[in-house]
Amino acid sequence: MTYAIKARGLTRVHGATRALDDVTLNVHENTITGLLGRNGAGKTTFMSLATAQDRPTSGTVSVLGSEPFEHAKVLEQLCFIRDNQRYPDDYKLVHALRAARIFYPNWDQALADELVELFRIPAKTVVKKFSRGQTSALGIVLGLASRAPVTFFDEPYLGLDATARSYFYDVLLRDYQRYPRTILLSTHLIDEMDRLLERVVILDRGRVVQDADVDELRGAAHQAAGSADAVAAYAEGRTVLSRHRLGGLATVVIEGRPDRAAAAGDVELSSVSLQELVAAYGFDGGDSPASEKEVRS
Ligand SMILES: Nc1ncnc2c1ncn2[C@@H]1O[C@H](COP(=O)(O)OP(=O)(O)OP(=O)(O)O)[C@@H](O)[C@H]1O
Repeated sequence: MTYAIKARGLTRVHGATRALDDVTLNVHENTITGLLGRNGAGKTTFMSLATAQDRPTSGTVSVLGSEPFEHAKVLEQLCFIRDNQRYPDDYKLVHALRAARIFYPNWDQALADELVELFRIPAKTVVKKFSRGQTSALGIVLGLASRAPVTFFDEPYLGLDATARSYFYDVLLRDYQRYPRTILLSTHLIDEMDRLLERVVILDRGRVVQDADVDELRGAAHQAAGSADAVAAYAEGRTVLSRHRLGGLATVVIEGRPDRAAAAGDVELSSVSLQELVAAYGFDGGDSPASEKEVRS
């Protein structure tokens, strides 16, 4: 397996916050990888460091075999679509497309034209005045038509309606199948996007807590639900990722495969979705109006 991105001990500190904390990670080449985790987990920070838009406090990151900082040959192979992308004040659609065509060696104008039509992106309005969804749609056009060998999408769907999001997923898959490349994508819409993902990296508080094939990950944890005492007995000695209690009933997400022989009483074991798994890894207790939660053990 070759890796498009290699991070070694990658750390970024802002004052008292360790945005990224000693991350060692390989992102597989020609694979769609989901970079998942709660708000503030470090996803944007990782992408910013890998695209040389930020510098690490310590550690290294190499992309396509070289450190990207001030390395033009590597930088032109990268496309980073982030949610707060700024454009010059007078830029209209045509200017954004022209700049992208000049910058990206693999730019596909026919794909860009198709997507502009599909997303109904206005030609006469300055980009600054675009709606949230139109700005996201423009980012998606640039990200896909760039055909950059390593493409980063940081929550690219903000403000997009359901139809446009589904167009995005379909075109991404279609174009990726024709032109395989490395795509690293951060999202909170995990249930909606999990069919796109081949690998998943889960960050929590700046650290990698999971890095696996999606299929492998689906079996990485399971849920046990039932009366609190019976669930507690089943959970005893196992690694509990999250725990929710409502009156006499409890639900826990437990690492590993279900152990049906050990599930006594009314304990029901079931699989967890990728979204539930990511939520469980980000679980840190506290009270919610609907349930009593206990601290991760
Ligand atoms: N320039 C900065 N100055 C101070 N703190 C920062 C800075 N950039 C990021 N952080 C902090 O670093 C942490 C990681 O932020 P980051 O944007 O990488 O998270 P994220 O996983 O992308 O979150 P989200 O899902 O909300 O977009 C957060 O606690 C954030 O507040």
